[in-house]
Amino acid sequence: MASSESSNVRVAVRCRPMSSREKAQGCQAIISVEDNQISITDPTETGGSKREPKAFSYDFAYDWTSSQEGVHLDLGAPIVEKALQGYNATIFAYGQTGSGKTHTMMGGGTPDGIIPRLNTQLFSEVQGLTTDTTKCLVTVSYLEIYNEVVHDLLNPKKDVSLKIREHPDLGIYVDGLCELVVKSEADVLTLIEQGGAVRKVASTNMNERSSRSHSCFTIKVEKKTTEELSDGVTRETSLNSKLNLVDLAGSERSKKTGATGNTLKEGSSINKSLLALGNVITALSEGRLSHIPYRDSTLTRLLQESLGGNAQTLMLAAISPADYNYDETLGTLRYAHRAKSIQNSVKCNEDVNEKVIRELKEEIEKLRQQLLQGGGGGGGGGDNEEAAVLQARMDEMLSAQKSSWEEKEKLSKQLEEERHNNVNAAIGQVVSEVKAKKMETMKGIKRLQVQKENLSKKQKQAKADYDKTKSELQADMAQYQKAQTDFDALPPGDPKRDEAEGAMGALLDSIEAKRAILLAAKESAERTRKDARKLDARLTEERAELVASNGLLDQNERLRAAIVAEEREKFQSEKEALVEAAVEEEKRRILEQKEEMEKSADEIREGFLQKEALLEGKIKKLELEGRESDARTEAHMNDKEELENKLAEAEVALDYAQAEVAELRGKIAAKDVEIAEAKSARVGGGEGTDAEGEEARKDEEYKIFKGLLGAFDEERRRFRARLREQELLMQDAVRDMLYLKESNDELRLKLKQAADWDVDIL
Ligand SMILES: Nc1ncnc2c1ncn2[C@@H]1O[C@H](COP(=O)(O)OP(=O)(O)OP(=O)(O)O)[C@@H](O)[C@H]1O
Repeated sequence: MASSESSNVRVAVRCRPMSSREKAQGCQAIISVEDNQISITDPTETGGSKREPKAFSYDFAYDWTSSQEGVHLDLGAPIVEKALQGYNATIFAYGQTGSGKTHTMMGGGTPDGIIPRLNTQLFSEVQGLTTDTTKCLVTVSYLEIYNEVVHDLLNPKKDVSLKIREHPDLGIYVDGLCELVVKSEADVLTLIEQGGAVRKVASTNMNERSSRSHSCFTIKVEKKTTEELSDGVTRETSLNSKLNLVDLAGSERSKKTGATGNTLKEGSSINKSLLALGNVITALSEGRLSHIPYRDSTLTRLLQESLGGNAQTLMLAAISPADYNYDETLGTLRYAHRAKSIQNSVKCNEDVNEKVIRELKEEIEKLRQQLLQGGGGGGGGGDNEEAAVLQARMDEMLSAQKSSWEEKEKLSKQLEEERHNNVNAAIGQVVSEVKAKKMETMKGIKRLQVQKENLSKKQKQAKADYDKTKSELQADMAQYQKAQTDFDALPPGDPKRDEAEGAMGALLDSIEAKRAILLAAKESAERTRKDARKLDARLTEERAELVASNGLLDQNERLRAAIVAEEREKFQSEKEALVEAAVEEEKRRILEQKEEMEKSADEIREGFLQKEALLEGKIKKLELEGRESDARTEAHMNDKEELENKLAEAEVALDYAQAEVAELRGKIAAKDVEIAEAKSARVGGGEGTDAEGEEARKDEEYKIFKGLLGAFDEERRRFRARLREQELLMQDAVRDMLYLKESNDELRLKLKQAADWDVDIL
């Protein structure tokens, strides 16, 4: 857990060179700078002697010889280092209008001010830091507070004012302010230029490009470092920092600035917020811990964290060296001196999510170690589950974190078009306002020129009258001198003396009258000269105004053209990229198709040849098989025929055998009868011997017949068996024949198909 440390607001005072206007007015320098001390002398004299100078010491003090680079190295450079270590920082420039705040913060081109230099340094360091394991995301935002209302300078929407809010984790933030992801120093410079063009500027007598609003340019840096721990655990450290670079509108006195109308209203709003800032500074410098009046103005609300909160803060006080600005400069020096005692409480910022992720990972690592050591308090399974839950939570958070980076980049890209349109419209608005003002200035110049011409005519006429009166006076004086000489020549008591005296008196009266006329003419000429000088001064101012308006118009038109060109270029390059990608894709596809076609053509050719060879072989084989099958069918047919013959023969033989058996049976039956007769004759008494002989012979015959019958029976059985055998053979032969016939038909079909190349018979 990062602990906070207290850090005082540091204060730098910079005195600019005497301006040409101040020089022209004959202003005297009342500032001297030595080491870190600034002395100011009161130019009003009391009793003939000047007052003692008042001295103030600061953290840094610069006189008019200081360089932009030197100021940046002291004030801007350390802040970049701190930002990359995760510390917030704020620089706010305070001072009378025209004292050099914008010059120090932004610069007038080359050399540049703190913000562009800080930007260069930041990107060079970010580039040096970026590795496979360390990545940085830089975003910028730019706002202004104009008449107490917050406007987005990077996405200026008409009549939209943004609200300042407070969040327990995010702190003070501006709701809806666009944050753009920037990849390079050039990106930032473009945005600064665009925002600067939108910023409200109006001419006052004190400063031709006086800033009428407070502006805050914020750079956020997120640095993520991934570290592989043992056992495949990854630790991710994320450092976040916010750099607020605030250019306050100048404090002013309406009498001095000559502000009227809107400009006067702006001035009072500027002064009100600066007064509120002063009150906050006073409260904090007195060590108050509560009831700090941050809510008294939008400015103090925005700077809340920078004054007494978590930020290293630097106040840059800008002053003029001229005696004419004594009161304002003394006020700024006192204000700045008070700010020195404000204490902030700064800490290194770790992203809340990231911190949890890191803690989760460490917890998982701890659990793993416990499990490895067979520990886990007997609840090993429980720890495993817990580890899995933690791992899931961690993955979820990691992906949320990743998507938030991606989301930022995506959002920033999506905003571009809308933003460009709004910036263009806002610059267009500024351009038309400046054009209207330019017209007024030109009319004013015309009026002044007419006045000047009238004045010079009047001067010429007055001169002619003067010269005439003067020569009349001279003539009167010469006449008087002559009258005096004539009078002196008259002897005392001469009656002509009275007449001459009267003439001389009349001449004296005329001389006196002419003298008075000449004196009045001289005074009037002096007044006219003064008027002419004033007219000249106003003409110079108006002409300078015209030059400034032209410059502003040129700059804004250039900027608008740049935005349009950038859009066109972006569109063009997007289009080109698309066309290029499409062409590449088409080429790749055609190449793939060609290769595929070549491959398949080869394959087809190869397959065709293989098939051809195989088919030929198959046809030959089939033809052979067909022929063999035919031969086998033929043989079977022969066999069948032979068998049929044999069957017929066997049947005939059987019939014959049956007939013989029947005949023998008849003979046997007849013999039986004869034997029975013979037996009965022998039993009836006849001669025994003859009868016995007969019986024996018949017995003998009977036996023969019986034997013959047996032999016939045997033969009949054999015939039957053969018949049966032949029948079975016949059946087999018929089956074989049918099969052969079928396979013959099949072979013929296949042969036909093979010959027609129709079917892949492989
Ligand atoms: N250190 C410096 N060296 C040279 N010129 C300077 C310096 N500081 C300021 N100037 C010039 O003085 C003029 C007024 O400066 P600048 O616009 O910075 O004043 P400001 O304090 O920002 O005014 P405002 O509050 O009205 O915006 C500009 O022309 C600027 O170039």
